[in-house]
Amino acid sequence: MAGVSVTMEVGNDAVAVITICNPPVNALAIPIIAGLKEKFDEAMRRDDVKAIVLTGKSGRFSGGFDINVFETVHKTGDVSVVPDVSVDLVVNTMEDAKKPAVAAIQGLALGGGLELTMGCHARISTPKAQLGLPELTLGVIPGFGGTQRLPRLVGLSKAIEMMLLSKPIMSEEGKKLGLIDAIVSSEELLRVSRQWALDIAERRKPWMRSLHMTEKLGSLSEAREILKVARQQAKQTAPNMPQHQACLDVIEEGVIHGGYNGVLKVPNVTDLGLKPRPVKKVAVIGGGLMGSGIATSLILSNIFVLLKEVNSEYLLRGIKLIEENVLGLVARRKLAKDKADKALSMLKGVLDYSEFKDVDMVIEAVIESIPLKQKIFIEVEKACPPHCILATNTSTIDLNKVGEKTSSQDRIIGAHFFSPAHVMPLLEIVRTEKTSAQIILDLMTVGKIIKKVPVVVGNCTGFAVNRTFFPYTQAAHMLLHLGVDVFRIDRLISSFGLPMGPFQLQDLAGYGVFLAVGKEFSNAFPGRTFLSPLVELLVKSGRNGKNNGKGYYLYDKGSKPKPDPSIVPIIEESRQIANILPAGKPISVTDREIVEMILFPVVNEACRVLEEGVVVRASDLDIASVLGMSFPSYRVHLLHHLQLQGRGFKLLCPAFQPASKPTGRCRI
Ligand SMILES: C[C@H](O)CC(=O)SCCNC(=O)CCNC(=O)[C@H](O)C(C)(C)COP(=O)(O)OP(=O)(O)OC[C@H]1O[C@@H](n2cnc3c(N)ncnc32)[C@H](O)[C@@H]1OP(=O)(O)O
Repeated sequence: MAGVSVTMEVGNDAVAVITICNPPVNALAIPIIAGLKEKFDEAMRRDDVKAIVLTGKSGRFSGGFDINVFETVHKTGDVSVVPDVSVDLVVNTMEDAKKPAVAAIQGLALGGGLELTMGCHARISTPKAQLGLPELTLGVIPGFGGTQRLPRLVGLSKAIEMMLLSKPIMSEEGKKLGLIDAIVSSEELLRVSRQWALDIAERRKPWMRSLHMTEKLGSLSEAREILKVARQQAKQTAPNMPQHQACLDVIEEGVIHGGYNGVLKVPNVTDLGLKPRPVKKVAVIGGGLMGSGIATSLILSNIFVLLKEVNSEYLLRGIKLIEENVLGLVARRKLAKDKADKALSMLKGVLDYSEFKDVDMVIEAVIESIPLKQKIFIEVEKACPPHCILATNTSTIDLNKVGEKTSSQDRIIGAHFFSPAHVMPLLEIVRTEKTSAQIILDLMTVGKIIKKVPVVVGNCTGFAVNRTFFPYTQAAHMLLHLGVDVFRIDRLISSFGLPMGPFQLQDLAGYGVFLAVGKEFSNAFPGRTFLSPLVELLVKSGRNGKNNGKGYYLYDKGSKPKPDPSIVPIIEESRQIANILPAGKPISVTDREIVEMILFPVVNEACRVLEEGVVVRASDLDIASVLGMSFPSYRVHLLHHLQLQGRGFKLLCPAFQPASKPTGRCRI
């Protein structure tokens, strides 16, 4: 085809300008797509190229995929002419590349054209350029990743509106929404884009990969609600157009499962061509709060559960908890009665291992005792078939210790649920060096079946989430011992956006957990733990948090927790023991300093978790923090931007580092 080409020019500034040329609208014809791949590959290979600018010839970026190809498909029925390039070109070659690309947009970027720009790391546009995804009017859905990237850049509601109405926006609106990074005149377009690309390459500007962004997606429940409303509207306004519902399904899949999300791509697990094996029957060991929550999640997704306890009293209590969980959903109209009955019919209580011979997975959820867990794993190894996944729900204990006395270490894996396990959406999957890829893949699949977001992490004390957040409690305790009021700290953290402050959270989780977990952390990270005497004093004074109605707060049935003034003398006693008040006087700090002193150490720990490779990528930690700790999603960019700004995760020097002694390790 005459004039159909992709060209590349490399300037003295080491920027390669790749230009799409297919007049009149630079449609993405098949040779153009092949040309893009070829030129991007070349730019990556060449040592004289540091960064890339992608643009379109003759004042238009691109009108999208060549619609004549659709015509050919309709006429011939031959779908093989439609190239399947979206992941290879836009994700692998462009977005995940080692060199940044900036889209220089003029005139219009529609359909696949806009999708290409969203695979770049920034978008610069001239005024009044049209930006849109009009695919639905053509009977197809955006196929180059636009269903996933547009919601991440402009927010879910606006992205759905743009796709369902096939209505373009102007670049000025795009700038306000975050789709466009800067608007400049057409004379300035290439100069600014080149400079921007170099700024990203040299880490002066953020390296944004839109598919990794999560902060504009909101919470899972908000996302589900928006999608529900959109579905109802599409049913009314486009009843005979299945592509509308299909588009919403794909958005939902991305936002809720795949989208929270790069999380589902785990190197050396999901890229090996393995197939997940079916998990139909699971044994849950321990019917306490965690075990019963886990069992509830499983039976609600039609997985048969054997609940094992040590005696019939505990077993009946566990079964009752599960019934309460399920019936609670019916009462809140979240589950139909017949589905609740079906779920409860999938549960069987047992007191021994005789029925374990055909279980596909065991999840141990007993107390945090290493000898007890080791004993259980010796027993289940004998009782279960050789393919069975051997999972533990420990929240801190090293998995190598848990499985030490078995010869099945390749099957040992952490399935760390967050309380309440049938409600919280995160499943932290902990792998050891010995856990097999098949076992990890199987557990990830179970996670998805039971509607959790599985995040695969490495094995260290506290794994990813508790490890990252342990300095949070530590810092709160240290501030309290420096003289700051306990309820002021809680109030400030709630206003920051967490569901409750660190002390109320401690009341809720129970002090036993705090003491057991605190020991693990102080053993693992002795240089940066503050040993607070307070919780032991609270226990001595007969307090056990929400469990017995008395902690930092008083808990009366039916009313909100009330700060308990009688806690003050216990705190005073603890301050005297800790003896860290400077010159014996309380420190004076602003509200902002308090929040920073509690959260900066969390960010620092996140940096360590990333540096040590406990998580595969920074966005996994963002997702895990939002879904496991209810960290406010609109604040998550704190971690996200650290990575994107490319400062090696060393941006924050804490004004404060919770440590028994100052460590002098300031991470800048
Ligand atoms: C993988 C992806 O997700 C899938 C996709 O990208 S699907 C494609 C999505 N893109 C679109 O739907 C855009 C369709 N095109 C348009 O809306 C308009 O043509 C436009 C806004 C781009 C330009 O409008 P305007 O300036 O008025 O020029 P217009 O006369 O319509 O088009 C000029 C020529 O370009 C052609 N053209 C426009 N868009 C094209 C496209 N995507 N593919 C092939 N040819 C295209 C037109 O057929 C016309 O050809 P002609 O001169 O031989 O008749």
